[in-house]
Amino acid sequence: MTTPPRGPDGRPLKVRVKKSRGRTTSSQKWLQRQLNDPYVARAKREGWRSRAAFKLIEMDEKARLLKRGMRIVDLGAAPGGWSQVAAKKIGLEEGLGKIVAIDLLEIEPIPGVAFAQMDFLAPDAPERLIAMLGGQADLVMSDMAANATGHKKTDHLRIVGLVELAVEFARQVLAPGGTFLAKVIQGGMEATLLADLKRDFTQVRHVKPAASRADSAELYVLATGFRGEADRAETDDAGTDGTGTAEAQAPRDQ
Ligand SMILES: C[S@@+](CC[C@H](N)C(=O)[O-])C[C@H]1O[C@@H](n2cnc3c(N)ncnc32)[C@H](O)[C@@H]1O
Repeated sequence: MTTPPRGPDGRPLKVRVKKSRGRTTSSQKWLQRQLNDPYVARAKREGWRSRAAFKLIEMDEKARLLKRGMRIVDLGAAPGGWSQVAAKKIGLEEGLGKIVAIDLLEIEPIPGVAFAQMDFLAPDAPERLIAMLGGQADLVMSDMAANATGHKKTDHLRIVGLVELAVEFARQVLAPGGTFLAKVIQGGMEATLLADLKRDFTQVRHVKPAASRADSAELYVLATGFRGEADRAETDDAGTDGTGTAEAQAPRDQ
């Protein structure tokens, strides 16, 4: 990708992409946005594989998600920005922690990250991931997004489906105290799913990092303090109404 030209004051000039034959209006817009996006330029400069890396960096700065020695599952990892960030923070290259990552697409290997190209929707995906992990996880993070069809309702249902499965998987693998982070679409979290998360985790909130484009409906749901299966059973026995604790009602963190 070319570096944007700079004006006399040293600031990058806005790059305009001409319409060319064979380029659709949406790809012209995409290219123009990429060329003018400061996060894209910064990712290239700092060696991150994607601008998405900054979303995790910013959420980590806010919520202190990544700690040395953690065991992490990265769902929808390609091209690998989140895994790169996580690897650095947990000390993977020093032999600390573990990262298991999957995607429909292949990725360039990241030292120490166990990657498998697979569809998370495949019936055997959870089982394969658990085998790769070889134990419990401290963090399950999902940046998975199915390709948008442009049909709002279909896209909404597809992302909700992915998140529901990711939550189900997180329940199986998280250690007590563990964290779940997943991309959702604004207004796209089903009430039942949120209520369920609030029952399973001590705190549930929404986060919109600055690197997430303001005009995009994407948002992240962050659930911390996994209660664990035994604790959950106790909470259920105590007759929780599914709305969670006061702490679980934390306001949206924009
Ligand atoms: C926004 S990208 C992830 C970017 C990544 N977090 C990074 O920092 O580089 C979303 C990814 O989700 C993947 N994905 C979507 N549906 C999936 C599925 N069913 N199973 C596995 N990966 C999936 C896509 O292939 C895509 O690479």
